[in-house]
Amino acid sequence: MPARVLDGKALAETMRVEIAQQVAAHVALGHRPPGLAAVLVGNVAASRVYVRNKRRACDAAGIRSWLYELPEECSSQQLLDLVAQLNADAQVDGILVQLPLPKQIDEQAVIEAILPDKDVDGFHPDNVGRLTIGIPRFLPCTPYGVQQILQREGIDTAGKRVAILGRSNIVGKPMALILMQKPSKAFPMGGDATVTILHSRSRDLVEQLRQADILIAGIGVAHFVQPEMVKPGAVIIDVGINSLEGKIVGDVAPGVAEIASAMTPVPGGVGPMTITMLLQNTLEAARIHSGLSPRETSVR
Ligand SMILES: Nc1nc(=O)c2c([nH]1)NC[C@@H]1CN(c3ccc(C(=O)N[C@@H](CCC(=O)O)C(=O)O)cc3)C=[N+]21
Repeated sequence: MPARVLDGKALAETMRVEIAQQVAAHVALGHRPPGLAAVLVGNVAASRVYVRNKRRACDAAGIRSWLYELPEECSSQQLLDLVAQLNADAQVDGILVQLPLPKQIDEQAVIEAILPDKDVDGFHPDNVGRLTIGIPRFLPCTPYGVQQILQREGIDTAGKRVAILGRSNIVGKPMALILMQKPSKAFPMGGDATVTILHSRSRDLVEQLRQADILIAGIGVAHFVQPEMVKPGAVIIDVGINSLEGKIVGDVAPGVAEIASAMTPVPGGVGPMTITMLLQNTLEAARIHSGLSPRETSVR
């Protein structure tokens, strides 16, 4: 029997309706609408498409959005000046600087220039540190989206063996932190799982993968995960977005669906959830800025 399809696109649409309702309730309390500033540097076609999709999703949820564009050859200082302007703008709750940035720009310096309470990607070291010690402000959107897929599809992670393929700062590492966390009031998304991170230098990679009850792949290698690497009945989450022979494919080969019990498709799986969680974080930022959120414990 082929795996159940974990339809991230459908879930993303359901959640966007919920977020739109929460935004409307926020505005009905007399607050200004949440606002997201998107910054696009240069002319990468894929980045333009992603940013356009994010702004469309904002519109549909009642979140204001603004697009700031800088040329490919702009300086670090120009981008830092723009970030400072957006930090100071009281209409802007969230700032999203679309990555990757051109090579002359110090990406880490830009991430660190964003005020942590506007860092809706959750990439600022302050937010990474908070996540690490179990008092998160914003969860990074992609792993947050995966956590929501698991929770809302009724896939219990407590005590389970989770293998994460890939150790990136935006997928693998925060995913591990969320799923290993003991749930608490400050961190209800904690997964109570036993987590193993695997990467290009891991020994016994296939043996480790075959032990996993839940396998999350985020390495960016088309069809890396093959059926013989998967435990029968495992749940497979495919975070990869690769192009292969003109098609968008994930990190997981199609044949894995014959072995797994449930699997996210690509496209239509994790990607749409990433955008939805950006909306959720922007609403959370607006709540913080209106003094409504218990998640904000620091003063400014
Ligand atoms: N600061 C920053 N934050 C990001 O969140 C960020 C970023 N930079 N840089 C690029 C990556 C990539 N990313 C995607 C979001 C949604 C889809 C998505 O919705 N994909 C659809 C469609 C795929 C397609 O047809 O192109 C799907 O998987 O079904 C994909 C990729 C966010 N990123």
